[in-house]
This record gives sequence, C-alpha cells and structure tokens, in this order.
Amino acid sequence: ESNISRYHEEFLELELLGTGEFGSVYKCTHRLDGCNYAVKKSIKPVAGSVNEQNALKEVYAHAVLGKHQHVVRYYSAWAEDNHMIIQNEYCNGGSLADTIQKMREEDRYFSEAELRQLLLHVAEGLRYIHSMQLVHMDIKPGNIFISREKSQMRVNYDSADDGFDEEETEEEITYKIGDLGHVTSINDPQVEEGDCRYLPTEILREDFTHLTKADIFALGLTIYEAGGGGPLPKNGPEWHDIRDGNLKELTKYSRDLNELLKLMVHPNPEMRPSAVNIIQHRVLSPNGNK
Ligand SMILES: Cn1cc(CCO)c2c3c(c(-c4ccccc4Cl)cc21)C(=O)NC3=O
Repeated sequence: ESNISRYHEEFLELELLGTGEFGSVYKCTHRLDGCNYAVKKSIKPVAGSVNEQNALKEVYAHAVLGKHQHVVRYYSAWAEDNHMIIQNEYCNGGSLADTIQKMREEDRYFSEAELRQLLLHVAEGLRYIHSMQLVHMDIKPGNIFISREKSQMRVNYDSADDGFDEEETEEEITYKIGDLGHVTSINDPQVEEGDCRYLPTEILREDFTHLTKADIFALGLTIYEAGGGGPLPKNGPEWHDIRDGNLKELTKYSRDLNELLKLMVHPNPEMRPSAVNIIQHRVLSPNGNK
C-alpha cells in the first residue's frame, strides 16, 4: 500500500478538538486552500461490523445532506493506514455542550430570544434532514456545533455626520447539526440508539413508526438543558418522570416556550410538533409574544 499519507500531504494539524469512542477530531488547515477543517480520524472498522455500517451511514448521510446552513458540511472521506478519515466544515464556536457547561459555571443563561434562535436553527436543520427522508437519532448539545462570524457593519449617523462612518462589529451565531453517525432512513430504519439522556421511550420499545418525533423529543430536551433544566438523568425515576411528560417549569422563560417544550417531549410521539410546526410556531415568529 502507498506509504504517503493523504492526511499529512493535504493538511497541517493545528490542534486536537476532541476524542471519544468516535475517534479523534483535529482542527486542520488545508495546505492548498488555506481553510480550516474539522478532520475526524477513527480506526477503520472491521469489514461487515456494526461500526462499519455506522461509518458508511455517516458518509452516505453527509453525501445526501449536501449543503444546508444548519447541517455541518462534509467535504471528503477516505481510508488510509487502517484509519477512516472524514473532513468536515470547522465550526469555530465550540459545541452547544461547551456553551452550556461554561454558562453553568458562570451562572449565566440564554435569554428567551437566544433560546428561540437556537430552537429555530436546529429545527431548520431537522426539517431539511427529515425532508430527505432521513432522521438524525443523536440530537444533543454535544452534536450541535456553533459558528460565530463577525460582520463589519457600516452605520452612518447623519446627525453626527462628520463625514466618517461608524464601524460596528456584529456577531452572527449559526447553530449546525453535526455527527451524522446515527443517521438512518425513515423508511427502512436500522436504528442505532443515541445518547440515553435524550432518548424517548418508544425507541427503547423499538417502536420506529414515528422516528422524526424521536429527533423532536431530543431537541426538546436539548433546549430544556440550554435553558438551565439540566443536567439530564441517564436512568432512574427522574428519567421516567421526564418521559411521563413532567418537565419542571423554566421560570425564566415565557409560558408559551415552556408549553412548546412540554409538547416536544410529549409521551405520545404523535402529539409532538414536527420540525415544520416548530418553525411556524408563534413563539418563534419574529414578533412572537414579546
Ligand atoms: C469534538 N469536536 C469539536 C469540534 C469543533 C467545534 O467548534 C468539532 C467539529 C466536528 C466534529 C465531528 C463530529 C462527528 C463526526 C465528525 C466530526 Cl469532524 C467534532 C468536533 C465537525 O464535524 N465540525 C466541527 O467543527
């Protein structure tokens, strides 16, 4: 086999972003185009194993879910020296899990407007994934990545028109759904369970008749956690309490938002709103209940 490494040929490794059972992810600069990418290196799965199926599902999903501003973009994937390598869009703002952790430490919380923006972005990403007849199956703060873009704003206050424009930097935040390793088809589901903290009971009971609503359930708990309702239980009475539809009221936020979250984690998947319903919900409309 060739002993040059495409990875080292094409990329300059900058820093380790994270490790896990999924492998290791590095922030890399592409030597030719000068852009940064997130590159995941994982041990090449044994041919015919579940891991190989998951690895292939991830690449197939990325290939089908081409370009959407709320889904992490895929560029390339290849195998070398017994490793599987996937090159994705690098999101420079960390994961939502990092943000929640930091806020908990600093006793800070998302404002209602920031929570609505988060919910809207991820619901947009889910609407796209579900429209392609796919489901994500591992929606959680650790799989939602953040891109922050500073945009230079030129504003000119004509009153103080001393001929100079004022410069204001605006920060645009975009949330993107990442880690497509559990993505499966709505129609012939080979469900690989996601993180149990965000898993609805019907999936544990292997009822795969409303898979899109499992993503909605996980999104509901993700927003609930971002609103300070976490940390979420992995099992036990508290886990079941949430699955019975008992979410504690997030008193910092409006009744409407609390009602929407309760509906998203409803025990009956058919009662949960679709991604389209969420996007059209009055709570998210621009002048929704100020
Ligand atoms: C741990 N970790 C940290 C980051 C940077 C967040 O600011 C990250 C990224 C990804 C991934 C990732 C997840 C699952 C599969 C493949 C990749 Cl590259 C993991 C990441 C990814 O696809 N894009 C990322 O930015």
